[in-house]
Amino acid sequence: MLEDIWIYLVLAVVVIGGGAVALFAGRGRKPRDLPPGSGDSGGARSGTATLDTGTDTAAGPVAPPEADTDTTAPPPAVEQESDAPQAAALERPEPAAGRMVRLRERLARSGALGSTLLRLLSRGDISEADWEEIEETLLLADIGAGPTDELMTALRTRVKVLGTTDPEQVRDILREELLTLVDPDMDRRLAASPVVGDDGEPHPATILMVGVNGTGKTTTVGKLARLLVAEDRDVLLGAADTFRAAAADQLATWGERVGVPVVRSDRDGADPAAVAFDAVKAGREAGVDVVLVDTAGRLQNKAGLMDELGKIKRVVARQAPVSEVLLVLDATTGQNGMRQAQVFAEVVDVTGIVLTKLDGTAKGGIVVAVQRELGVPVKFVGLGEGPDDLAPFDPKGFVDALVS
Ligand SMILES: Nc1nc2c(ncn2[C@@H]2O[C@H](COP(=O)(O)OP(=O)(O)OP(=O)(O)O)[C@@H](O)[C@H]2O)c(=O)[nH]1
Repeated sequence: MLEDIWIYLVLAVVVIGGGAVALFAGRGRKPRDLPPGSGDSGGARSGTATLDTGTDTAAGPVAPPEADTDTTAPPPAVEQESDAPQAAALERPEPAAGRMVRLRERLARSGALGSTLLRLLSRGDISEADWEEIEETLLLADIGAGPTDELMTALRTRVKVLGTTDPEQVRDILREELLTLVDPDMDRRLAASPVVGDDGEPHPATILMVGVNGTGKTTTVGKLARLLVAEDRDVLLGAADTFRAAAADQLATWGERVGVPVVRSDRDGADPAAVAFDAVKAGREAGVDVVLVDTAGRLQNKAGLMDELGKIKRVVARQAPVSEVLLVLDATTGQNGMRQAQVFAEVVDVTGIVLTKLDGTAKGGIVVAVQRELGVPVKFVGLGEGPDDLAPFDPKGFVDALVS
C-alpha cells in the first residue's frame, strides 16, 4: 500500500514537472527577426500592437508620417510566424530561374497568334487578303496600332526579299521581328537590394505595388515575396490596401507560408500611408533587404488616386528611397488595362509592369503595347493561380512560346 502511494507521488512529480518545462520552453521562444521595440522586447515604444499569437506586446508609436495622416488609429501590427511547428512547415518556393520555361505551355492561347501568323506567312503567294488577316490577328492580340504597322512593314519587306515559303525560315523571321518589338535590351532587373540613403545609412529596397483592384495585385505581392525568398532575400510586407479588409488577411497568409512578416493595421480603413510608413520603418529596423508595399489604388477619380499614391510615396520616402513602383495589370482587360496604365503613369513614376493572367489569354500582345505606351519594361508575368506561377519576364522565352 505504502509502495503504491510512493509510485503515485513520483508519477505526479514527473507529470507536473514536464508540463512546467513545456510551458516555459514555449514562452521563451521569440518571434524571428522582429524589429527592435516590437514583439515581446517591450517598453521602448508606447502604444500597442499585437502579434498573431494573441499575446499582448509593446510596439511602437509610430510618428505621424504627415500632418493629415490619421493619428488616432493604433499603430499597425507586425504579424509573424511565432513557434516551432509553424517554422518547420515553411515552404521553400521554386527558384526564379526556369519558371518561364516551366510555365511556357500556359502561353498556349497566346500561341494562337504565332500559329496563325506562321500559317499565313508560309503560303506560297501571300495575297492582300492574307496580309489583312495578318494585320487583324496582330490587332486582336492587342499588340497595338503602331507596333502592328511596324511589324507589317518589316514582314512584308523581309518575306518579299527572301521570297521564301519555307516554314522554318518564316518562323525565324517572325521570331526575330517579334523579339525586336518586345525589346530584349530593356533593363528588367528588379531593384531588390538595400540602398544607402542620403543619411549614409543602409535602407531596404522599397517596392510599391500599384494597380486597380481585381488585377491580382495582392496575389502578386505574395508571389513576389516568395520569389524573393527563393533568391535568399529577407522580405517584409506592408498591407497598405486598407480598403479591402480581406487583403491584409490574404497577405498575412502568403507571409506565413514562407516566414515573411507582415505589417498591417488592426483597423479597417486605416490610413494606407501610415501603414506603408510603419512597414518601411519596421523593415529598416529589422535590416531586411526588401519591403513590398501593397496599395489599394481605387480608380474612382484621378485626383483621389493621385492623393493616395502621392502621399504613400512621400511618406515612405522619409524612411527609405522608393526603389520601384510596379504597376500590376490584368492582361485579359485589353484596352481597358491600357487606359488604367495611362492613368497610373500620370499619377506616379512607374518603373516596371507586372502582367497578370497571361495564362489562357490570346491577348499576349499587350506586352508590346504597354511597354510602348509607358516606356517601361514588363518585369514579371503572372501565368497562373499557383503560388509560384509568377516568372521574371524573359523576352526570348516569351517569343519562342508564341512561335514554337
Ligand atoms: N489565372 C490567373 N489568375 C490570377 C493571376 N494573378 C492573380 N490571379 C487571380 O486573380 C484574382 C484576384 O486576385 P487578387 O490578388 O485578390 O486581386 P486584387 O483585387 O488586385 O487585390 P486587391 O487590390 O487587394 O483587391 C485571384 O483569384 C487570383 O488568384 C494569374 O497570373 N493568372
